[in-house]
Amino acid sequence: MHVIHVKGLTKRFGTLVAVDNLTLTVAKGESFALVGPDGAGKTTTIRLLCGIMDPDSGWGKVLTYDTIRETERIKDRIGYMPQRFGLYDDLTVAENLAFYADIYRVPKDLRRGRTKELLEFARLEQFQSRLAAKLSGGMRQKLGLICTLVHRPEIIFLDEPTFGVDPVSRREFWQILYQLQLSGITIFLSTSYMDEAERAHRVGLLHRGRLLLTDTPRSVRASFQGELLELKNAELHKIKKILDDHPLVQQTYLMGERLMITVDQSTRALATLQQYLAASGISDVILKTAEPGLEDVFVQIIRCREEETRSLEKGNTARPDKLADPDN
Ligand SMILES: Nc1ncnc2c1ncn2[C@@H]1O[C@H](COP(=O)(O)OP(=O)(O)OP(=O)(O)O)[C@@H](O)[C@H]1O
Repeated sequence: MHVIHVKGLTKRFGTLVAVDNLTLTVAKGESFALVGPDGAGKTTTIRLLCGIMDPDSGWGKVLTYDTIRETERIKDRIGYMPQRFGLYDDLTVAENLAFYADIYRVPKDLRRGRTKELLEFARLEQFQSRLAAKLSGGMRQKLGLICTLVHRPEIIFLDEPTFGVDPVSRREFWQILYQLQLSGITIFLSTSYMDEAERAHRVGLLHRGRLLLTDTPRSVRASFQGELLELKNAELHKIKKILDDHPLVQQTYLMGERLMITVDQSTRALATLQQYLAASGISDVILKTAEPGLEDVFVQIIRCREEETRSLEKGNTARPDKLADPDN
């Protein structure tokens, strides 16, 4: 059963197409991670799905309700945690939770029990009297999450929920999300962390408003074209330039402290490239094969898409030039 179903959803801001013809379904109980570079359209997509913003074209249904005409019904049954969740710094943890229970009209007789349960669930019970202003980043996110859960939503939309949070707190946040999943809640989140995307049932890659692929993390990783090498050395930029010209190298890109190199066949390339670099005066490299992760596939897909766009644009500009040329 699909609890999110959108077709051809498009949102423009002036001439910018923030979400471009988005078609997607998400099943009940699924966790779906939307990833993409800054400005790809993740926040806008979530806002469209929550019915906070209307699309220019296309349609969407969330829990069978129309995202344009039935937004009130949707809002009662979903939870939305925006990037900057509205916590009140001068209220305590428990008061923030009570405030959201009010907003969501949680029946008074249920509030006590639910507050206790949620505070326990997020392991925040011993901090319930602490002002929100005094919470760590990870605790703030957990409080934001339980405020989002106070009316027992069936789907939660989380916009970069662990952005800027330390890795340990991120892991703890995910333990909570796993428990929510077990209870049957559908989770739709945006993230720029690949380890987070790996934890979702399915991921979607958004680039310039377009959803370029959706699949399970495992299938995405398996779709990598070619084989991957990683290289470590202090002069990665210099080496990148040298390797970019080598016929065995399809693509190179920097990832943190490593240079990633896509080749057809890693065993052959390993020896050849090492020799090639040595002949160029670079010998102290650590070069080895690597398993492609989600980010490697996304880089490959986005590069490929950008090359297609560039060649299309070149094709388009070539025509007027030709027409303008009197010799042609
Ligand atoms: N209200 C708005 N008015 C004009 N442009 C907007 C508006 N909201 C978003 N945009 C633009 O739409 C594009 C998509 O923005 P969006 O915030 O959805 O991307 P994102 O993937 O969530 O990125 P980030 O993680 O950086 O927020 C961006 O180019 C952004 O500048």
